[in-house]
Amino acid sequence: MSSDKIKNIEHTLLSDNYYILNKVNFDYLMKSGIWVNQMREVYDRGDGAGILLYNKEKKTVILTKQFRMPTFLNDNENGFLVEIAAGMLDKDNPEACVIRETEEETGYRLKEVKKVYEAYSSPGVMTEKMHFFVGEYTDDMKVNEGGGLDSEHEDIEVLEIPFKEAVSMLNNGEIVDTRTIVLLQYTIIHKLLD
Ligand SMILES: Nc1nc2c(ncn2[C@@H]2O[C@H](COP(=O)(O)OP(=O)(O)O[C@H]3O[C@H](CO)[C@@H](O)[C@H](O)[C@@H]3O)[C@@H](O)[C@H]2O)c(=O)[nH]1
Ligand SMILES: [Mg+2]
Repeated sequence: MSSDKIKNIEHTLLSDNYYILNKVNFDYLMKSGIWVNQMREVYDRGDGAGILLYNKEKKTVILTKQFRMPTFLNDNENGFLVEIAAGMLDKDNPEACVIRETEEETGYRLKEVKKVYEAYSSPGVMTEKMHFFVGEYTDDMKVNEGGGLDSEHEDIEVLEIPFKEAVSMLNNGEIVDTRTIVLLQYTIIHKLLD
């Protein structure tokens, strides 16, 4: 992290109640050559990883459905969101995280996953970088019912749906999670289920 367009960076902690919210003050050198002072609130929850599971024979994908309060507060009628399996890295590397989260959330124990993208989730506000994976699943990889961790009050529904139906949900606006859109589009572009 270094830039000759930025100086005097100061962090002020606004909240460390659960994750970390800082006010970051800095001087920024405009294209015009003038230094201006700027402030940004930056939310730090660490990085995340997510995966689209697909089955080549059945031409199905595994998605999850769960309540997301921030979406309920902003226009998502009942607050439930259809998503890829995903979680925060905690202390794991992205691959280990995505294998752990897949088993916790969907009940499938994966052997192999393929990293396809790395991208910032919401670059104006959050530090979070998201690691995107795809992975093949088969019925015999199912080791439990999934659903998430009771200890964290996760209440996740596991959806196994035809890929065609997932694409319809993408096109008719039923899927409104960016990470899920990204991986469904990846699957279309790279013809994983043609
Ligand atoms: N008590 C409390 N619990 C929280 C809070 N924020 C999150 N949690 C809990 O922390 C756990 C996080 O579960 P993960 O599966 O690791 O993360 P996720 O919420 O699915 O996050 C994934 O999706 C996010 C949304 O797009 C991504 O931001 C994230 O990187 C990851 O991919 C969940 O049980 C959630 O309820 C909070 O403010 N307070
Ligand atoms: Mg999750």
